[in-house]
Amino acid sequence: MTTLLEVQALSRDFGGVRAVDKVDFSVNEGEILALIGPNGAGKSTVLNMVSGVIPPSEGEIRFSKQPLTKVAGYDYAGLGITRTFQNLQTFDDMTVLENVMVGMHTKSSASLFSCGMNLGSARKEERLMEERAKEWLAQVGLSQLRTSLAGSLPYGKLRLMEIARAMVAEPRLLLLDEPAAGLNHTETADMSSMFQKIRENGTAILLVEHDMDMIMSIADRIVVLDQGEKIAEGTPREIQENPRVIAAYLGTEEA
Ligand SMILES: Nc1ncnc2c1ncn2[C@@H]1O[C@H](COP(=O)(O)OP(=O)(O)OP(=O)(O)O)[C@@H](O)[C@H]1O
Repeated sequence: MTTLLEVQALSRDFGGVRAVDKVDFSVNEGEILALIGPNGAGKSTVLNMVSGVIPPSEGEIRFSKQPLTKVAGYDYAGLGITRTFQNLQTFDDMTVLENVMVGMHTKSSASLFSCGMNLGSARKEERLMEERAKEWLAQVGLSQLRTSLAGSLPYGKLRLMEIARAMVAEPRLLLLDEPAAGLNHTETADMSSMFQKIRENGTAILLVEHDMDMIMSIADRIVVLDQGEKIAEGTPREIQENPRVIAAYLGTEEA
């Protein structure tokens, strides 16, 4: 099994508050790793550090053995890491297709000059990008809506659009922050099957989610955080039976 992402002694302070405290875990190629824990456990903060949104206070993050923490302004999508956000990040006045194509800008090699002059290479690349975006819209079941304005789409469809946008960059690692939030039971089940397809196609997934049905059905392994610390790691079955995990959840309203 090849390690894709490795996180070591990762910590993050906000003022005097230690939101994440010396957390270690790794994601292997082609696996779905779920990061779970009660509200405020530090899950989003970990995801934000792994995707370069905020720097760690301490610790190491390595992707394909390359340290990420030492490089400022890293091209994460170009490297092979893309993400979705807990709060939707969509462009309401753009079409669904245009929203998805935004995810491909790092894959474009046409120079700014040729894009500006609309020269042949840029046009060809634009066509290829559009084809790939259409393929991903078909994968998530949004082909019919590609010319609609994103602002007119219901919430569940926007969540799918975000996943298509993260996938057109052909990432090796997809980071998902609560993708099932606000979805109904059928939408959540459809999304779970899509994540399994994405994994089968070779993209690993690091998933932060509260929906236990989704986690238990698709995660290969689970890491549990509580108050910034890792309290458990194991298979879905091991985690369900872990007394420390049960106690952490029983202390919250999510139990
Ligand atoms: N930008 C920030 N400034 C100050 N404190 C923050 C900031 N971001 C997060 N925190 C604090 O860090 C801790 C961990 O927050 P985080 O959002 O990572 O938790 P979480 O596990 O993702 O929670 P939830 O499941 O509710 O989304 C919380 O105490 C939170 O208040």
